[in-house]
Amino acid sequence: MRQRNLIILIGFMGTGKTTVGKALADRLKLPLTDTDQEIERKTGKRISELFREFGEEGFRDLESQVLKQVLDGTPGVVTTGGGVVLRPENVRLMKETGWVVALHASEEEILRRLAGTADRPLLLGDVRQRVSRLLNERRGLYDFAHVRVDTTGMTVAEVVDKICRLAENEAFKPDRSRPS
Ligand SMILES: Nc1ncnc2c1ncn2[C@@H]1O[C@H](COP(=O)(O)OP(=O)(O)O)[C@@H](O)[C@H]1O
Ligand SMILES: O=C(O)C1=C[C@@H](OP(=O)(O)O)[C@@H](O)[C@H](O)C1
Ligand SMILES: [Mg+2]
Repeated sequence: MRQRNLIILIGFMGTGKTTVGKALADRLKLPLTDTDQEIERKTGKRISELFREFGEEGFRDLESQVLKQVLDGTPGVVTTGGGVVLRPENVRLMKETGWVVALHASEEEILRRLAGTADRPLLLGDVRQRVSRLLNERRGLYDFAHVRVDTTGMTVAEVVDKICRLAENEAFKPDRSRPS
C-alpha cells in the first residue's frame, strides 16, 4: 500500500537527491534515509570500495537489499542512488510503497554540480563523456515517478518548496496505488 508520507527521491547523479532530501526531511520533520549512506553504514565500506571489491552488480545487489529494508512503509524521506532504477524490482517496490519524486537537471548543470566528485565510481575518467553516456543509457528510466521536478537553476530551498507544494496537492488526489 502506498504511503503518502513516505517520499522517495530518484534521479540521475547530481540532480540533488541527497542534499534536497536532507533539507526536505528537516522541513517536514520526517526521518531521513539515504540508501548509499545506509549501504556504507551497514558494510563499513565506501561506495567506491564496494564497486572495486564486488563490481557494479555486487553493489546493485546490496542496493536492492537495502532498498527493501528501508521501504517498510515507515513515514520518512528516502533518497536513492541514481542507478536504483536499473532493476525493475526496485522500480515496482518504490512505485507501490511511496510517493516518488524524480529530480532532473540539465546535463550542463549536472556537470557543474559534479565537478570534483570523488566518490562516484561510475564517473571515473572523463566525467563529461561518462555523464553523457549514462544519461543516454538511462533515458526514460526515471519517468515512472509520480511527479517530476526540473531543478535546473533552482536553489535547494526552492526545490524543497516545490516538492512541498506538490505534496500538498497530492494529498487531495486519490491513491493511485489502489486498483480502481
Ligand atoms: N539545487 C541545487 N543547486 C545547486 N547545487 C546543488 C543543488 N542540489 C545539489 N547541489 C549540489 O550538487 C552536488 C551533488 O548533490 P547531491 O545531493 O549529492 O546529488 P545526488 O545525491 O542526486 O547525486 C552537491 O555538491 C550539492 O551541494
Ligand atoms: O547512478 C549511479 O549508478 C550511482 C549513483 C550514486 O548515487 P548518487 O546518485 O546519489 O550520486 C551511487 O549510488 C553510486 O555511485 C552509483
Ligand atoms: Mg546521493
